[in-house]
Formats: sequence, C-alpha cells, structure tokens
Amino acid sequence: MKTAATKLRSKEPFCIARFPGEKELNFYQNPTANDQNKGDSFLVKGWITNDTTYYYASAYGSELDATKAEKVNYSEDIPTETSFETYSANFNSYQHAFANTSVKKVILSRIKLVDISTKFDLLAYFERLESAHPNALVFMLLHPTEGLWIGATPEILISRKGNKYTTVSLAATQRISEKEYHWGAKEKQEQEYVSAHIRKSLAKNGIENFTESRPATAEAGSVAHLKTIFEFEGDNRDLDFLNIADQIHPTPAISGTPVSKAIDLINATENHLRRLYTGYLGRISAQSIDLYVNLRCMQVFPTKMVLYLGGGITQESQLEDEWDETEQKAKTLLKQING
Ligand SMILES: C=C(O[C@@H]1C=C(C(=O)O)C=C[C@H]1O)C(=O)O
Repeated sequence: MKTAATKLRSKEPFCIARFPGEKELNFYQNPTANDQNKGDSFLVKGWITNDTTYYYASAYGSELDATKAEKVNYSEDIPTETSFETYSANFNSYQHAFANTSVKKVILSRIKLVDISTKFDLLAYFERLESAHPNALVFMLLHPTEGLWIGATPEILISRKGNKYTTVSLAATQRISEKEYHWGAKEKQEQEYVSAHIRKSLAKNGIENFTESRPATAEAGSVAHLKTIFEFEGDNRDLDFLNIADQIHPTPAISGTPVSKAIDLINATENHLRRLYTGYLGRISAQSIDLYVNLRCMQVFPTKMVLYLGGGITQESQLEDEWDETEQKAKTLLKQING
C-alpha cells in the first residue's frame, strides 16, 4: 500500500480524515465521479449545486509518512487575495440588496493568502491541526480537479448512527472567550434563519417527528457559534440521506435567506470561485454517515496557503466587525503553521 506521502508526491488523489471524537485516521483513494455504490467511501462535493460529487474508496492499512511529503505542484493559478477595499465594496452591494430586495442575510467570503516555504512539512502540519481540533472533521485531500485542500470544520451537515440522524443549525460568531457568552438579537436572528430552513427542509422530506434542542453556545477552534441540534429516526433503507443532504444544503449558514436569491447574489458578487469551500464532504458506509459542511479550509499551493473565510451579513452588520470575524476564523488554521 502506497503511503499518503507517496501519493502527494506522485499527485495521485487521496484523502486523510480524522472525525470528531475519534483518534484514528481514515485513508481513502481512487476517487470516481458520481459513483454512489463504492461501499465505505469518502465523498467530496463543491459549492456549486450541480458540481460533480467524487467518491474516494476506503484504503485500510495506509499510513502517514511525514518525512517524505512534498507539495503538489498544482498548475492552476493562485486565486487573488481579497483586499479590504474589495470586501468592503461587496459588503456595500449586499447592503444595497437588503434595502431593495427580499434578501435578509447573505454570506460574504474572502480569500486570504499566507506564504509558506517550499520546505513546509504538510503532513506534520496536518498532525498538529488534528490534535488541536479534536471536535472538528480534520482532513487533507488531493482532489481530481481542485488540487490539494486542508480543513478543520465543525459543522455537521447530516450524520447517522444506527437509525438516529442528526443535523445542526450553526451560525453567528464571537471570539472564543473565558467569560460567559452573550448573544444579541442580531445573532439570534441570523441563526434562526438557518433553523427555520432546516425545519422546512425536513418537512419537505416527510420528516415531521424530529427533536430540536435550544440554541446553545458551541466553541469551534478560535471562535464560538450558536448551535441547535435536530434529531430524527429513520430506517437507512427508507431514507435517501443524500437527497436530504441536498435539500438542507446550502443552508442560510453558508448561503443566506432566502437561499436561492442569496446564492445568485453570492455568485454575482464574490470575486473568487468558492470551489470546495462551503461544499460538503465526509464518509458514508452501511453503518454510519458523517457529512460536514466544508468550512475553515484552504487550498494549498507550493508556496502559498489560500484560506477561504466567510461570515453572514445582515442589514445590522458592521463592516469592520465582519472583517474581524473572518480574521478570527482564519486562526483555526493559522495557529498551527509554526510547529
Ligand atoms: C461561512 C463560515 O461559517 C459559517 C458562518 C457563520 C456566521 O455567519 O457567523 C458561523 C458558522 C458557519 O456556519 C466560514 O467559516 O467561512
């Protein structure tokens, strides 16, 4: 069995994933497009709804070889960094939409570039990242068309253990703090847009019997969010979970409200392609499902890390606060750069 490092050098697509609350790493390889019948696999889907879904096959017995990792010399151009001026102009376009259309919330994302040396040890970085974020899905994957990606995401899209399914509404952001968290009306509203969307999406799938927790603070890396947990029961054979995932996704946590107008506004406004950012990814098997929204992630080039960072904007949002929120989110990935 080739190691992940060998695959990285030879540019063969692979994926390493460490799931929340677990210690062991999961390895996957040989992705194929739209092949749902691969058995135990790891699927990866991009932001654009009709993007190809890739299914990586499970590769038991693989191992990390941290001494031999080299970055993939990925040929595509490095995306342009989003300046504060560009971010600010996009923020103003959104404010214009709030004043003149039915749109109430839209996620604005930006790109931050970070220099790395050609000697930077990616596998050692991955190991630091996974030990720093035990409650996130931490992954590193080489995608057949989108290059090398690394992330540590806290947001469940849909999970199943036995016949119990879970999805969450995760939105609103504060800096992580030792003190008690207080959430204002603006933050509660931002998160409620997501919860309302999930209730509606479950109902559309005929799922009326779900339980819903009260919104509570959930810390994730360098920030804290409001989180509501939705649970329902279903027989694996009867529930088409990928269909449910595609109904729920993209939630107003990563698109906005109303969803389809927010998607159009994002695609018309943001200056970069989101690629895998705000898509979804995770493992599926006969026993369980663990799909996550792809947040707190980056695309890696030989001398640059390209971070994709976003946050929800509403009419009450303040430009500097929103920019600062994306800077805080960046720390999830940046704190572990210097071993
Ligand atoms: C869009 C991101 O995060 C999402 C947006 C949040 C917000 O608007 O406060 C909070 C959590 C995530 O659902 C991101 O991290 O890039």
